[in-house]
Amino acid sequence: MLDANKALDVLNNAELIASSEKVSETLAQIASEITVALSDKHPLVLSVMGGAVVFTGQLLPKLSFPLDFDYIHVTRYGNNTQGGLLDWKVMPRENVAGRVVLVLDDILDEGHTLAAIREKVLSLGASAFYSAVFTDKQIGKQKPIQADFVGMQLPNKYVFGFGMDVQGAWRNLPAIYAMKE
Ligand SMILES: O=P(O)(O)OC[C@H]1O[C@H](OP(=O)(O)OP(=O)(O)O)[C@H](O)[C@@H]1O
Ligand SMILES: Nc1nc2[nH]cnc2c(=O)[nH]1
Repeated sequence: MLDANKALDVLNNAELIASSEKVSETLAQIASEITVALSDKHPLVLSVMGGAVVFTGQLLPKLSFPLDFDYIHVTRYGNNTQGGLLDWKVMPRENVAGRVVLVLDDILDEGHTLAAIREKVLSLGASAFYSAVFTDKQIGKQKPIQADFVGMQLPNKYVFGFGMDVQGAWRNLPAIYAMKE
């Protein structure tokens, strides 16, 4: 955890990657793409805690069609800027069986998290799997999964804000920043 002064230092030294205006435009765009594709599918929307909490909270009111909502919780970064082993805290439940599932996440980085979620959701009998990520990091390497809906591309830097943390801090920012190298 960062104490309050360290958190302010990190933000003061950060580089702005996407302003809150850009974030709002991106939300409207991805909501409209999801609506075109899924408005007649009565999807079960699964939010990946904790990073997707802000994306989810701002996206759901823009989806004006019937859907159900649940969450899962998996993490593999913890306080690090490099990913490790997946730590499942809350697995998908049996309620995915027979459903069109839409998973929401804040960032697709190396793709291991989303690939594992897809495998789990399909193994529990979902009839279709879709994913929407607010950001997709350009890592210059093949990923094990592509998202069906992508808000914006990001440079290959550790980012925070709009749900994403830096050592637990700054998930609450309305814009996206990168740590200065
Ligand atoms: O594509 P990957 O390289 O697998 O990384 C993407 C995952 O990393 C972040 O979660 P994190 O492990 O940081 O947990 P958090 O959501 O609680 O911050 C993010 O929310 C994604 O779920
Ligand atoms: N906060 C944050 N979490 C991540 N998870 C995977 N990549 C990132 C990143 O760049 N920032």
